[in-house]
Amino acid sequence: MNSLVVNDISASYGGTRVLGPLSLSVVPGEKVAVVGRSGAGKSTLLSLLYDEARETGVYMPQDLGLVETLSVFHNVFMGRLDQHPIWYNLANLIHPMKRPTEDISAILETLSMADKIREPAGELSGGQRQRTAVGRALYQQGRILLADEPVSALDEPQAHRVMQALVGQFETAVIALHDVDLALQYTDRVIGIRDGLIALDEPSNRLSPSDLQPLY
Ligand SMILES: Nc1ncnc2c1ncn2[C@@H]1O[C@H](COP(=O)(O)OP(=O)(O)OP(=O)(O)O)[C@@H](O)[C@H]1O
Repeated sequence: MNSLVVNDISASYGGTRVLGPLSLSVVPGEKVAVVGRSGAGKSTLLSLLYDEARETGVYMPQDLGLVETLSVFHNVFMGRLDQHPIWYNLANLIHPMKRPTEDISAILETLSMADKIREPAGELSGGQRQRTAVGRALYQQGRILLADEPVSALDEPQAHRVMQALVGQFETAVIALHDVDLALQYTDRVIGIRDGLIALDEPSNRLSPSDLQPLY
């Protein structure tokens, strides 16, 4: 896999620049945390990185993108829609087959969500919804994960389990996190965003939580 590289990217809304210009390179195998205060530009950066990595990337947006009326099974199954023929997807929509049911059940088991497999996404709690979207990302199985606050609605033990699953499965990951302790524990590089620009870019093992405080 090649590095994920963006050069001089920027983003504006209504004529106001909210990100960049900035350049960034993520090499295969790196686990990168993106941190910074609310509104700093983390989500905007992640979506632009995903534009560069669509072929091998798995994107978990902050709004999760679940289909409320469909079950947890179907929402997770959607992670691989483009990997199967239409007839297979339609057949599983009507009656989930053995193989995907087993694969998805195993993923949901690691997320403590196995008992919710038939529940519609619209009837889940915030944390259950977030774990469903994590399940979809894990099922999709790309090379590079771009996840926007994947554990923000989870309690501490669940957040650790999900972070372990994500950094364990994906070769390369860029994850926006508001929890600096999780960022330092599960990634090997921290990028701090302030006012749409990179204000810090350091190996995690050289940082302590207090080094990240000026970003907030
Ligand atoms: N759709 C939009 N229309 C207008 N402005 C937007 C839009 N989306 C984001 N912005 C602005 O862009 C800036 C960066 O937003 P972004 O969502 O990237 O920040 P963030 O660091 O991810 O914040 P948070 O931690 O709250 O998710 C903010 O000032 C925000 O108000």
